[in-house]
Amino acid sequence: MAVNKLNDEERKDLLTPLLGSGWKVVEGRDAIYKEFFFKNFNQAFGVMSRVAMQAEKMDHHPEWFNVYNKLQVTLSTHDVNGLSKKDITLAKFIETASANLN
Ligand SMILES: C[C@H](O)[C@H](O)[C@H]1CNC2=NC(N)=NC(=O)C2=N1
Repeated sequence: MAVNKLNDEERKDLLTPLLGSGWKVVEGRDAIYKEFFFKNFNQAFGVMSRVAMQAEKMDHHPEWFNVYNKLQVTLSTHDVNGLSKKDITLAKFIETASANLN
């Protein structure tokens, strides 16, 4: 599958909803970022495990940093030096994987 940098219309349609759920466009770089807090390490690492398997399936890997219950994620597509639909797909997956935890 050919990967392309998101165009203006795609940014409006696909990126805007993510910005509404806490993702930020990184300053000085065409990438998105979000910080998650979970109940504890077990919950954080559970989410990371599910995201890792999805990332491997997509051949699209997050830049991330975890300490205990905190997870900081940056998504960008290195092959296009910016955001692509793969980042949108992975961001949505992370949203779902981190929702409704108890
Ligand atoms: C060779 C391999 O398929 C590529 O390097 C893949 C791997 N994972 C990747 N992950 C991300 N985030 N961006 C990429 O461009 C990318 N490319």
